[in-house]
Amino acid sequence: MISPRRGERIVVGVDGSDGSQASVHWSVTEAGLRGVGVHLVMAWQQPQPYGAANDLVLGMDPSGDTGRILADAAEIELSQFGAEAEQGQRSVISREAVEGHPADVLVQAGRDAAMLADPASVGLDRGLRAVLFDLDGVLTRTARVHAAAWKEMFDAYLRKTARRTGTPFVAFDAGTDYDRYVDGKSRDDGTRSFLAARDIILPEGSPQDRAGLGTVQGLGKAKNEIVLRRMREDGVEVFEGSVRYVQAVRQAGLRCAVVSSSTNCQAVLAAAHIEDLFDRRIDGLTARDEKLPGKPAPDMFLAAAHALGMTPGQCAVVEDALAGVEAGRAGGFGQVIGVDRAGQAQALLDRGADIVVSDLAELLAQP
Ligand SMILES: O=P(O)(O)OC[C@H]1O[C@@H](O)[C@H](O)[C@@H](O)[C@@H]1O
Repeated sequence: MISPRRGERIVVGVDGSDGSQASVHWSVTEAGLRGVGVHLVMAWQQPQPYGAANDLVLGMDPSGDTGRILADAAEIELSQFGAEAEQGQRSVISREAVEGHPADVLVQAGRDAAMLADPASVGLDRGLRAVLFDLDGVLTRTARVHAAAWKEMFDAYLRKTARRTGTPFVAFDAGTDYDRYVDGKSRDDGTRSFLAARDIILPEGSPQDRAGLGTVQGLGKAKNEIVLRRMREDGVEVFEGSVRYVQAVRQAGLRCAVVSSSTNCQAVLAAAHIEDLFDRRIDGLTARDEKLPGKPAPDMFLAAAHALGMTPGQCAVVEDALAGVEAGRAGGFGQVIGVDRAGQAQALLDRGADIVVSDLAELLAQP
């Protein structure tokens, strides 16, 4: 068998699971389209009971098992590859068993590859094919801009109400009130949810209401003017570890979508220069147009999975908001990753995150 040259191959990690076979299958198809080869890599390690020397381990043959698993993985695909080859595609499958830690082995094998197709190389379960990223607080440092804008708007409203009714003014807390009632939700849901927590019911009003009028729409409009002003004045910053992570996810052969409740999502992506990293965008405007219920309902994430041609089980959800991880759990997604930016790791786990990191780069084999 001819071995594909390093820069002309997709490297895929194999571990004998159904998920890894799905990665192999996808890689063969992708390689056919790109006209490059596929290189299957499986790492093995000598089991090393405490205190035992390598050659004293009995009854196990990790190297031999590895070779067999690799041969099976290649065999399953070779039948399909054979059919494609007949149609004029030039893919070649090679394979290699390497002793060492799986992450190190793959990173090494993936050097100079056209693509490293292995969800495990980016800390994801094998079998996942796409990642759905929240925006504010996950990719960009804009959750705190939203939190400050909500505070400015609600405090102005609450102060005025306190003066008018002769009751004490209790400020909006940009930490707890934001996380609990507003973060991750659509603007209207966030407004209603915080007001309800203070037993305040306001009329809905209409999109034509002036900013600051005592309606859900009027207050939301005032908050949006503040957010836009702050972003204009201060710019939009990314989380560098997140950008690196999205790039690695793409390099690992997974597709990416951004799923944000914000109606300003497109503008924020553009200001941060990260629009091109995503295959699909489902945002506050999509939700409005397609009448999708907002987070914590799973519908926006489900729409993103559908747009990418994936089942929920093939997608990971990455979220910093409590409402967001709840949506990921409710939708039955393959993996829910919480990003803790506000010291609420336990709350993210309680609401449905499978794992919590404080920076997405922690998921990379070499952060
Ligand atoms: O008001 P926008 O830009 O449509 O955003 C709505 C919401 O979008 C979410 O992404 C943020 O977590 C919330 O804080 C924000 O309020």
